[in-house]
Amino acid sequence: MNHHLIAPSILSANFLDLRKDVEMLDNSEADWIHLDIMDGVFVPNISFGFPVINSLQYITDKPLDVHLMIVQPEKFVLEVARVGAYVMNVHYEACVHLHRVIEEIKKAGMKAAVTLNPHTPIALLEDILHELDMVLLMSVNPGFGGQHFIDHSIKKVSALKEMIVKKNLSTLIEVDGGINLETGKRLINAGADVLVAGNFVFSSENPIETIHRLKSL
Ligand SMILES: O=C(CO)[C@@H](O)[C@H](O)COP(=O)(O)O
Repeated sequence: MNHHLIAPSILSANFLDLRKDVEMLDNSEADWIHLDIMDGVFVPNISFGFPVINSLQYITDKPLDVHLMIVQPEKFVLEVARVGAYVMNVHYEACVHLHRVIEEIKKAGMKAAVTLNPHTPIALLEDILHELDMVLLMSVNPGFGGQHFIDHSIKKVSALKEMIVKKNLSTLIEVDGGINLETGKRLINAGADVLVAGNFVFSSENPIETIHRLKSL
């Protein structure tokens, strides 16, 4: 029985025909839609912003998993809630007052998730983990789709899973970057609960089948 969730990232979708790709996701076994907001400061790229997500919330029934790759994400908590996010992911590296941001995300009615860059140790979550609905481990350096999976991420997932079990928590582990059938399987075996996949889904000939295969791992 597979319990893991699949969250395709629309960073690799066809922006000229986004409605079609979102409708495809709606007809697939995708559990969430992953949305990457980039500011050109926290990461060396700019993607899309709130007006795009706001439009999408009306054409999909899938929960929106919003990943803010921006500095000062605390400025946008209410805006992220307004555009219909189910989960709001903020980077550990971008938050000076992380505990306060998490409280505000929950107060705004969203699930709260903290994202770690590949170089950021999970030990830094020791005193905040019990407040989190999810931890998003980046398995590439954030900013671009289609990058190579960083293998050390598998060890990070196992160690984080151990930390969660030891503390008797139900925090989910999401992983993002370079995920395909091979890396996805290894991540699930290591304890990942949610797999984000962009390039692997959208560059495949049959994205619905690809999502089904990821879901069946
Ligand atoms: O956050 C990011 C990139 O910063 C990701 O969500 C990518 O959009 C998905 O990665 P690939 O599956 O294409 O490697």
